[in-house]
Amino acid sequence: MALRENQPLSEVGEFELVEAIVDNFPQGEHVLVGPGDDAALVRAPKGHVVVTTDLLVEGRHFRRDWASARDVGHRAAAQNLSDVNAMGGRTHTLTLGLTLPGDLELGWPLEFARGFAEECAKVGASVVGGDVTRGDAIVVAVTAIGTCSVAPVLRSGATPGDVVALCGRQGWAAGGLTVLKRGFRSPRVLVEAYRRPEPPYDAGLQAAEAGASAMMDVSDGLVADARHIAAESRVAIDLRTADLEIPEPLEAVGSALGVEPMDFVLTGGEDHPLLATFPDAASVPEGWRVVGSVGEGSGVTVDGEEFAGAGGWVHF
Ligand SMILES: Nc1ncnc2c1ncn2[C@@H]1O[C@H](COP(=O)(O)OP(=O)(O)OP(=O)(O)O)[C@@H](O)[C@H]1O
Ligand SMILES: Cc1ncc(C[n+]2csc(CCOP(=O)(O)O)c2C)c(N)n1
Ligand SMILES: [Mg+2]
Repeated sequence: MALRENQPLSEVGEFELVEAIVDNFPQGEHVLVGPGDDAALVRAPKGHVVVTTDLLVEGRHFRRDWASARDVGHRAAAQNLSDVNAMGGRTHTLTLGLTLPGDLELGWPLEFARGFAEECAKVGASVVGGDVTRGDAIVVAVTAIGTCSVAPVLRSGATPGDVVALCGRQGWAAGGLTVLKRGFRSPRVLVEAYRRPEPPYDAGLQAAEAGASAMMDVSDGLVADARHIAAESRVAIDLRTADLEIPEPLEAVGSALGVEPMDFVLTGGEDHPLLATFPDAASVPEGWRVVGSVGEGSGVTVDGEEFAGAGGWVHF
């Protein structure tokens, strides 16, 4: 029987659901056995294997009235592709776990799969397997596997004298989320940035090749995540607000809602720009901007001052 997108999953059947989802996932040349067996079989590439996993929970990471299923698919892939990018690697393979309520219409997982596939296609990665189960809320569990063709860049390699640089949008998603929380839908560009982050997928390898000493993606907040590099590298990091650009739509939202726009930039997460340290300004590649410096000591300061608060998102 033909499936309809408005059919509740409880009437679709598990294997029909899996087949309909998997139909969206083309398999790359490196995949020897894709979805359908007990496990996938992927040709082992040369270099290091990079592995990362991330969860998205309905109500916590997304709301169905704030983002389409396709948007959530893009985000679920992007946040995993970004973690591999942040090591200087590139994702070749992903697995996708979905917990779905029985009364959810088939259209949701299918639109999700389309968005997920579109994001994976940006780096040429294949979705080789996954799992579906029934549960009260939507939970998405993604694992990404990639390769580092050069030495991977860890959080622990920053040394005093390095410069701190950023590549990609920062603060936009937080601006979009704030707008949605207040019941608005514009500025559209910020809401879209929250719905579909655009991590700089080519910048991880670019930074690694340029000699980045430490790197991570900013998922929780700029200050919060800079603290991870500072702690792992046993150094102090100072961020300079004069070098952190505030895009025009963030200025507009700041004044409309009475929020200091620099707060979005300093504490916003989910844009997934790359934050890295380089031995000197001359080695910072094109497309990156220097936003701070590494010194002796510990912790993160902003314009030389202690930053009060979490500096970003914490779950517990
Ligand atoms: N349940 C867990 N079991 C094993 N390791 C974990 C677990 N949860 C987190 N970790 C590890 O702790 C480190 C920090 O995890 P975290 O999820 O904060 O990563 P992140 O890249 O900073 O953020 P994001 O979740 O946005 O990717 C990672 O190396 C991760 O693998
Ligand atoms: C509906 C809704 N409410 C709040 C937020 C904000 N938020 C949730 S998790 C997170 C940090 C990254 O999490 P993780 O470390 O789990 O990847 C942020 C900034 C959202 N995205 N959606
Ligand atoms: Mg990360």
